[in-house]
Amino acid sequence: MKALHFGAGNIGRGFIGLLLSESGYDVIFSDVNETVVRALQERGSYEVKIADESEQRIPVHNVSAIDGRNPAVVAEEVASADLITTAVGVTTLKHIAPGIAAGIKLRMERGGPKLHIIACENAIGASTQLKEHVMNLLSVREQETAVSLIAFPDSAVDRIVPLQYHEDPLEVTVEPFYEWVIDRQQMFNDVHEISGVHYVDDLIPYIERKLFTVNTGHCSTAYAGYHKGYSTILEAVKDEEVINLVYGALQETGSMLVEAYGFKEEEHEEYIRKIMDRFRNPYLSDEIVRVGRSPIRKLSPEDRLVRPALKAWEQGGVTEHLAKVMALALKFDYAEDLEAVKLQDLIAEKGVRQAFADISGLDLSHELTQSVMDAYEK
Ligand SMILES: NC(=O)c1ccc[n+]([C@@H]2O[C@H](COP(=O)([O-])OP(=O)(O)OC[C@H]3O[C@@H](n4cnc5c(N)ncnc54)[C@H](O)[C@@H]3O)[C@@H](O)[C@H]2O)c1
Ligand SMILES: O=P(O)(O)OC[C@@H](O)[C@@H](O)[C@H](O)[C@H](O)CO
Repeated sequence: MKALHFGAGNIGRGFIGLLLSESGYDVIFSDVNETVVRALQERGSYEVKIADESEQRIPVHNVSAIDGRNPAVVAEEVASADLITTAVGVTTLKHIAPGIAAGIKLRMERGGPKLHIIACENAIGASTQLKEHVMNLLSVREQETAVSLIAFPDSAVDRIVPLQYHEDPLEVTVEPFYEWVIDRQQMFNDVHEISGVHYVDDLIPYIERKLFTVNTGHCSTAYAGYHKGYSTILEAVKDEEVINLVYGALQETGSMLVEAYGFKEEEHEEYIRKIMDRFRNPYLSDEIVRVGRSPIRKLSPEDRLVRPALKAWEQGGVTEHLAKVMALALKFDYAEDLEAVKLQDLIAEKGVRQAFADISGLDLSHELTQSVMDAYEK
């Protein structure tokens, strides 16, 4: 069995590739990073190191790679894969869609079997987004055949994998915790299950709980920590003011999630505490600028700040801490992050209120916009 995985980066090697390999797949990574592609081709294996007192090293065998910039090679692998996964970043999905569409055409010409394509990105409905990009590249007739042969189940992935600075370009250090949830309703029957994956009938509560707790809490730590001049998440969570803000933001998303999905209050509180403990892992060095990366994406309407804040506001809930975090996100001006630079340019050009309204999709005069502006001024 062959799995084709787009993105041999941190989560690709440290999580998805590992689980696919443990499930019996030969894993072919498609990536645009020449060093990583060559190393995977030459060695055919790599190691995942667990960031805890065990410092366990898990070997991952039967892996290889292709150059993601070569459309013909990508299409050939898509045509013959038994499973396709991605972890390239949600904004990069449109760039891998042409190779996938070309491969699907080949696959259909050859009468290939059914296929699942699962985007493992931090976004609601990432596989569905990829599906739209791919379908737009097929003719109406091809689309009709493709929908019966190719399914794009949405998923939620959770494992903190920081930026890696090892001598070995393939080694990857990961936290011990992981969770991968896939929407079974969007899958064909008789699938080869991936070991360690939790299949559910309704993914929305899972992806929202993950994104609006792990990722809301994480970016709250990053933006508050950045503002205070810290470099790592571990430094930031030792600061009482930062941790109070993070906890406050998670109480706000938590109340919203409990009301929306009926999670038990005590269980959700326990979930929040466990997530915050993961940020305190002393064996993991996670940079604030990684966690805060792409602030425009993080301030977009469906992402970890605006969506839970708007839902909480619609429920009549409190959003004070979330508004502060959004204001801090607007101040994230890290010069090496393209979106942070673009964000600061937008603020300089249009003013902060207009820039925020354009990015978040909220009205200029919305009560939430006003509270973000008040916090920004403070
Ligand atoms: N790192 C984490 O803790 C974590 C956890 C859960 C989910 N995620 C999500 O996983 C995705 C990847 O994150 P990451 O941290 O692994 O990032 P990363 O930058 O380490 O990995 C992305 C990889 O995609 C490759 N890539 C870029 N364009 C490509 C293309 N056109 N074709 C093939 N490969 C291409 C890059 O070269 C890189 O190796 C993101 O959506 C992220 O939100 C990350
Ligand atoms: O990958 P992003 O930029 O969406 O978010 C940064 C981190 O919060 C994220 O990568 C977490 O480490 C991960 O989502 C944990 O499961």
